[in-house]
Amino acid sequence: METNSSGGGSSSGSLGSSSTMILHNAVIVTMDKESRVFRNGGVFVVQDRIKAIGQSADILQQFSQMADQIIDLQSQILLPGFVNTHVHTSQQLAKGIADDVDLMTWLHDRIWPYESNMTEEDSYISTLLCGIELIHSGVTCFAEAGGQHVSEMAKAVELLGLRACLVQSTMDCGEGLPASWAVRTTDDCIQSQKELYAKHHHAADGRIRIWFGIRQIMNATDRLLLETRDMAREFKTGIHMHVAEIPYENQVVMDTRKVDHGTVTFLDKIEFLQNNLLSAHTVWVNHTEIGLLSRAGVKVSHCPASAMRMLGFAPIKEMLHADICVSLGTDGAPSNNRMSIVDEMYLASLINKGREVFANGTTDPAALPAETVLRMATINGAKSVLWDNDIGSLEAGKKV
Ligand SMILES: O=c1[nH]c(=O)c2nc[nH]c2[nH]1
Repeated sequence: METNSSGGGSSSGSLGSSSTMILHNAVIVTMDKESRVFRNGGVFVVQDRIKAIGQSADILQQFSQMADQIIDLQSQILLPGFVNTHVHTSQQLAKGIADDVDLMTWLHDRIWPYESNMTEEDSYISTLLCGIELIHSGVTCFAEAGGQHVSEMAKAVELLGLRACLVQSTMDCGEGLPASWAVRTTDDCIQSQKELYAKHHHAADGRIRIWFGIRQIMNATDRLLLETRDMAREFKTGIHMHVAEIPYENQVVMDTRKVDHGTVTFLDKIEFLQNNLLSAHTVWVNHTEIGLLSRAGVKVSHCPASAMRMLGFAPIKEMLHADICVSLGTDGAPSNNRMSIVDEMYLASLINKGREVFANGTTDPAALPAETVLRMATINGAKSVLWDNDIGSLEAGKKV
């Protein structure tokens, strides 16, 4: 058995070098159902799973004889890895190219020309750089929001050791698409996603999952929506889609799809709302639509920085009160210019307190308290990416 402390930087102290290990003398914030915190906690790990967690003294007494390695964390805080539920890894090279413009200009004039000219190598490098920045803020799992070269993303994720739900961005109609956009017909969108699923789902020792993507309703035919819904049910995987981002989107949906409110109302009408849908942003929703999202078990990814730049204030407090699972995302680099889930926690807390003043005419310092925000970045994130059996909290049976 080898013992060491975490402060000395010796290579023998690196995690993962032993098949059984004790980490002790840590402040453990479990994020389990009871929100347990161990002030002087310990955890016994066997291979890649937590076998036991509790007070340091108990863990040391019960498991020291079985541990290949014992690491003293010297009162450092041990948290579950953060889950970023909305990030465009292939936009990392576009940091700073689209500041201070509205969403439609941002998409049509800056982002889609950039994305549609990316080579496979660009996508690989972009995902690597984005992943490194995510890891730096404590992210261990992310939901890709959609790019073109998914196989290159998968290669980068495998190298980085992250977990990811990867999706291809699909658009089969609508304004603004550059001529060079790769996947354009409905059949291509469906076929290429099936191929990606066959090739990469459960790759990298199970760390990669393939989901299905709808970029946004203004660039999706009803057929693409319905076939994507059915395909996700058949393959038992998730769907990632930008939803109700700006008032213009809702107006286009009302005009073209003949419903009396926006995207969420229409998605309900075609039975697209289901518990494997990760609905990004979801800013412009009314009270009825919050009810529809809640009843269907749809997960919402709140991206505070991106929302403040281009979209507006989502009713996050109301969604949480309606029992919607809300998590946090950074969005892509040109929507944020930072890739830190810690920054998003900070912004989520402040923005949603500030929103109370104009949304409900009063102050509410308890809107999105610290523990709620931490849940959004951990266990809610894990539920949103349908991975909560394995990650999102520190509990016996979960993965490290
Ligand atoms: O913030 C956003 N980033 C995107 O890439 C995108 N695509 C559609 N809608 C979007 N919103």
